Amino acid sequence: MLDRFTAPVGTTLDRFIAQKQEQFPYATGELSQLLRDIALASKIINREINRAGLSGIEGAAGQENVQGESQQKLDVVADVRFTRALQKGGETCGIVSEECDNIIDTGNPHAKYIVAIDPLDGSSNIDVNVLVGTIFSIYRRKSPIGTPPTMQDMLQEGTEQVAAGYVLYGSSTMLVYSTGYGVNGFTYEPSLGEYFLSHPGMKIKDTGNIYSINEGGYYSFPQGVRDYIDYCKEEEYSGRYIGSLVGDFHRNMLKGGIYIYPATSKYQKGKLRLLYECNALSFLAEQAGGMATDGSRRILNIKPTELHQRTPFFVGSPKMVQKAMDFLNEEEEPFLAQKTKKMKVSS
Ligand SMILES: O=P(O)(O)OC[C@H]1O[C@](O)(COP(=O)(O)O)[C@@H](O)[C@@H]1O
Ligand SMILES: [Mg+2]
Ligand SMILES: [Mg+2]
Repeated sequence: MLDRFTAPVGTTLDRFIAQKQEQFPYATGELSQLLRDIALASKIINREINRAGLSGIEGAAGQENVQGESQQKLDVVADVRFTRALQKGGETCGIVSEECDNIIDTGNPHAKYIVAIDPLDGSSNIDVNVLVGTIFSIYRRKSPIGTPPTMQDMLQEGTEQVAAGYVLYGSSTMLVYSTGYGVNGFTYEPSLGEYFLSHPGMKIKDTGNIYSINEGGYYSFPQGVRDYIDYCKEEEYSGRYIGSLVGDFHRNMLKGGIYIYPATSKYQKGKLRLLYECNALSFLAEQAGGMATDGSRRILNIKPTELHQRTPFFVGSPKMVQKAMDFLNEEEEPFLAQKTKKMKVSS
């Protein structure tokens, strides 16, 4: 582990990025600048979100995205702001965004990075003043410098990420990211327009007692998932579900816990998108000592085949994810049936 540098709480994001870069003698500063571009765009989005109720950018945009979901105005605003910041920043040659069907060619053919982004996560919570987020992954391009971005550049395994992170627009606004050397969280101070290091070296607990899943779909979940939920209830774990992936993930990072979005009758391959939701959070989870699977495979080893492909998602404290997978891969009869039988035998 190369990390000889631990920045004190209160270090500005800019300074942190610069000091980290100094650790890599061959670094040329493009990744640093790209991270700054994302931070800048997030400050603008933060302002838009805070005043959404006044500026008329609440509500639906009146069109659908490639996934057939009705886009919220803020989905579109966030998409435009991030795309523009990455285009102007000059370090990104191609973008895959939740809100855009195809690869966005930024017109920076000499740039060496690719960004996959969920500009606004938790869209169903925008108009009800519940926290939302942004999720991003950064890759080095595979195609030659000087040429347009290709599908090969976009469809890389999560293990190829050079950095990933999320922004949380909640009671405070935070930027949490990793470049593969641990996870650090920064809190935004709007009056100074700066992010300050507030959560250095984030680590997720080995286990916890929070499970996070939309139980409304219980009867359409695979039996193993139902069994795991029944087990969590048996153990009197707390159910917590914000409905914004970034929020549920962040809470579990700090307190321990598991977030699950399984295959359901409506989303037979799961709801969440591999390239710009699950890969980024899996990278962070693993960097923090956690685990992330699709129920059987490590998310980061899934070879993507489509820009907007979905996957079941199990992420969080390693012991809890492992337990959920044990239930999922168990052939035996349902957990509750076993339990009832045991109770009958003992009575
Ligand atoms: O309403 P559901 O089916 O529980 O889905 C909620 C999940 O869908 C999402 O809203 C999907 O993300 P987007 O809002 O970016 O489309 C996640 O943030 C959240 O965890
Ligand atoms: Mg999302
Ligand atoms: Mg989104």
